[in-house]
Amino acid sequence: MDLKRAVAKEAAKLIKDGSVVGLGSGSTAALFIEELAKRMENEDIAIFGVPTSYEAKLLASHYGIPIVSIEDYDVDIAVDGADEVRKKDLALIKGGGGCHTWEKIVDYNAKEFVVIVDESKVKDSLSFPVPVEVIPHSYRVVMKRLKELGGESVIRLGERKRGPVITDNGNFILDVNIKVENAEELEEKINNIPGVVENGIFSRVDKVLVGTKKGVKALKK
Ligand SMILES: O=C[C@H](O)[C@H](O)[C@H](O)COP(=O)(O)O
Repeated sequence: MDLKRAVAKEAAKLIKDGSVVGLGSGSTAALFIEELAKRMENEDIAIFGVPTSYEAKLLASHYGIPIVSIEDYDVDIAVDGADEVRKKDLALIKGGGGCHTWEKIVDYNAKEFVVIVDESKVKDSLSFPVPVEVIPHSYRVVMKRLKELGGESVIRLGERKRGPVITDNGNFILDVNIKVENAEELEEKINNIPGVVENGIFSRVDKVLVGTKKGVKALKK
């Protein structure tokens, strides 16, 4: 079985009847949403989904998973993908698809936050450019401040949409090449820059499930 599918299926087994589940974004989380929907149908369990993006919301609707809002409900467990995972401390980079702001709101407020990846994403050090969502008007000054922190930024441009990518929240994204050593400290420093909405360093995760050729393995801090 495909490694992403295998890890998504394993994560779907963690979900208990009646839970409020944070539904992650990206291709791996999409498989989790699909596997969860299968369980709901085959085992007749009730699940309420809290999406982390419009992508997740549309998928959940497609599979018939009832959606509730984080404005009204606490999340029992969030399952989400990642672009890179650092082996030694499970620091993550997320936001390759531009969804990290909404993801962090849901994932960090869940009682349990589980990440699902295939083994190609588990690294000794982080090198994926850090996505930083910014208020459009602030991009130039934020880029200057990121440079002071040692980061070189580019504005993320659309593929079919011309000009900057616009997030689900109506903002721009900067992709920042920056050395991540102390993940928690850098996550906080970037978020302290005026104009920054949220960055894609996630220093807090409870468990990472990894799809490997030898089966699904759990990494814990
Ligand atoms: O913004 C996107 C999210 O952070 C995704 O979870 C991340 O990019 C991983 O996506 P994929 O599973 O498609 O590699």
